[in-house]
Amino acid sequence: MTTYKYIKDKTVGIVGCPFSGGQPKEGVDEGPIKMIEYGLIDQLVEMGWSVEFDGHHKFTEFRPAEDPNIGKLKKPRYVSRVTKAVAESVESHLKKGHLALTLGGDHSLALGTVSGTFAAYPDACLIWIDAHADINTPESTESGNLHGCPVSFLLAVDGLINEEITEFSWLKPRLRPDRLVYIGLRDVDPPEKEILKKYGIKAFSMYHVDKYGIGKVVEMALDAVNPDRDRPIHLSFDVDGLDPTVAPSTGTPVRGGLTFREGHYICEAINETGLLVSVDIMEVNPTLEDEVSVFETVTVGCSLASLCCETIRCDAVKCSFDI
Ligand SMILES: NC(=[NH2+])NCCC[C@H](N)C(=O)O
Repeated sequence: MTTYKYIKDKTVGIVGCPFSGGQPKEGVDEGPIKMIEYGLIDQLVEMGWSVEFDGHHKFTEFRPAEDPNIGKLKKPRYVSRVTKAVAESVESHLKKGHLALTLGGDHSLALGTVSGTFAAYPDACLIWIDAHADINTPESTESGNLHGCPVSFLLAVDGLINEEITEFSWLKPRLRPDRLVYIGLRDVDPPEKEILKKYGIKAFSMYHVDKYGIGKVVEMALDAVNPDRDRPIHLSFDVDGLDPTVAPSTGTPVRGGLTFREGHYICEAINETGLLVSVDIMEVNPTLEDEVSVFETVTVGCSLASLCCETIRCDAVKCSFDI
């Protein structure tokens, strides 16, 4: 049983974010709806958690009548307004001592979730599980999709939040490069590689997962951002970090990803630290594939979220030794 340092009364606050505005494929807004329909709340309750969930956010009210590109960035006003509301929800759960569990939706939502976490816990660190680095700047992005950019805004790469992008002036870039670590990368754009290098950001690609094994990689990732194991942890998990054979129904799949167990191990191991305060499960898009693939992707999203809340494997092993 994990002892939680920052969570009171084992309560999880679910922030349901049906949002697809950070990328062009519709359907990712149905991810959180399907994860709840599939029974995620019951899974958490069975594990002894109290769940606070007031229904999904209704983001359509934030959609501006007109939202022309700013430079290359697509739907900047919509993304900004939505993520601001998400930041407030996450912060308010954290201030009540809840574990904040955000269900996406596309990964631009991390502009909100990470902002909310750092507003409540300025000392936090961020573990980002993804095939992509999502650290493009408004200049470097080729797609203009904001789900490929959140990390550069959160870090204020090259002094990003400037006069030109006043739309995002609510966002306080509190993340520091030495508090961010990636696991699972395998599709990083050339300018993103430059940014990672320039800021000395620690990244464990699939090469490192193969070389060292997932157990060692998680330990090294924690050593990098949380050496004394005392900082609150935000885990932002894009299901495309998993191999497409495991999570096929996602907008930007990339072959050669984390296995089912590697993905779940990350959640278990981070849970075991007792330091987890905020979790994102992102980019589940239940409209892109056949029924079986959709089922696999939605259920894997639910089980990742559940294992962030309990290290079941560890108890089972202990139990078998006890017998
Ligand atoms: N969250 C994601 N799925 N991001 C994919 C980003 C792909 C590409 N690097 C881009 O900036 O458009």
